[in-house]
Amino acid sequence: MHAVEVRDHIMIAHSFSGAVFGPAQKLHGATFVVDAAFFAQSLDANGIVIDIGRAHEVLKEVLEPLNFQNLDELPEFAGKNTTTEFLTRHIHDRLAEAARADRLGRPGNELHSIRVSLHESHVARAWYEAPIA
Ligand SMILES: Nc1nc2c(c(=O)[nH]1)N=C([C@H](O)[C@H](O)COP(=O)(O)OP(=O)(O)OP(=O)(O)O)CN2
Repeated sequence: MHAVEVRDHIMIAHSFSGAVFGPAQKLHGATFVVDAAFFAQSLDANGIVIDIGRAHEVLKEVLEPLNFQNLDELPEFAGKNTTTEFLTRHIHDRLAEAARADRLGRPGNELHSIRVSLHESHVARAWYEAPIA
């Protein structure tokens, strides 16, 4: 399997519901390093998985509505804990939409899957990986 991975980051604030979270039940900030990996079984005629420049652009576009936001205040996340795991799925699904819309320099149906990893600190990360179809 071939893969291309691009990286960006977001700065957000949020709080969590649930005793399991301890101090993180209070409003706190986080800077997430976001890695998006795009997988294909084979390279195209140009010798690429996807175009790296377009992947960077699409990732930035997907992250823009989250960046510098208090996620507690966004209506689409009302009643949700915007955990690292939750955000990986949120970002994945929007990248998959872009892939299906052929926005990555290659038809989406030639791609296999996307993995989104969020590094919430230097000691912890989470990821979500699923087929694009
Ligand atoms: N599975 C997850 N666990 C936690 C997440 C998460 O996104 N997914 N997030 C947090 C906090 O937002 C923060 O990143 C860490 O807070 P902290 O209080 O330091 O949490 P710890 O579990 O490391 O330590 P405690 O013993 O709960 O204080 C927390 N967990």
